[in-house]
Amino acid sequence: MYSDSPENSTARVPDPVSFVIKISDLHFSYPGKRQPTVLNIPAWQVARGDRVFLKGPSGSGKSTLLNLLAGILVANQGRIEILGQDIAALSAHKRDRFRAAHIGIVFQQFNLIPYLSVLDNIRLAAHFGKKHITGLDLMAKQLFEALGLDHTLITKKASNLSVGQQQRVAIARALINAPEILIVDEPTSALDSDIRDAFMKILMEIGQIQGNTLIFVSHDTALTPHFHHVVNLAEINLAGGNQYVS
Ligand SMILES: Nc1ncnc2c1ncn2[C@@H]1O[C@H](COP(=O)(O)OP(=O)(O)OP(=O)(O)O)[C@@H](O)[C@H]1O
Repeated sequence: MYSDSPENSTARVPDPVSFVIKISDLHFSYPGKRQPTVLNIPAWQVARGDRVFLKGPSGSGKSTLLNLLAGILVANQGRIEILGQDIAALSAHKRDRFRAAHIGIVFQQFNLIPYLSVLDNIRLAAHFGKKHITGLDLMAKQLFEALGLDHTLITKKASNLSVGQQQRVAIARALINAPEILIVDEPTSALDSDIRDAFMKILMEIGQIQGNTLIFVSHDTALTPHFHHVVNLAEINLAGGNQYVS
């Protein structure tokens, strides 16, 4: 992953043998006649441990790319290797298992199960991740503490939490399996600036401890100092329709 911003002095030199994401000749369009090509990425790699800030205009395909990396969408053409695994070569079921075991995802809309308690939301992620984490509840509590969440929230229904609290629970859920790759889509859009800064600090600290690779999509360029690389999707994507400058 070489698209560094020149001002970013913390950019890491990638070790070619340790790419955790490798894309070649990727083409994607949504199903249906006359759908435009959203992504045409000849090549892109991300090295282990990198923190990548992915930006681009609204509609440029950032969320689509995240969904492809997570194996939620499958490319029409080309190859996406995640941790050496060709993601499209897996059956849908195995892809789900692979995602649960190796990739933590925090989407804009959090996707917590509203009628389950916070703890059960987190337990469910651990169950699907098949990591058999001993002391799971204790680890959930530790993550809660690290994320600045009051431990009394853990027994509440997810739907009874504020947006900012749900955001942090979604991060705790994504981190419970200590995933090698953490994919985060616009997590700070609903947070005020104080909470946003605390949230970013915590995300980076936990990432350091867990040693994960972070792909983080945001329109908020004030956050870029937290990252090793800033990638404008337009620099790697040759398809460029349907974009709106926000
Ligand atoms: N399910 C879908 N079916 C058809 N087209 C879609 C679908 N989801 C997204 N698109 C289209 O694909 C393009 C890329 O959308 P995407 O959501 O990936 O962009 P984005 O860069 O994440 O935008 P934003 O910054 O607004 O979240 C857009 O033109 C969008 O309209």
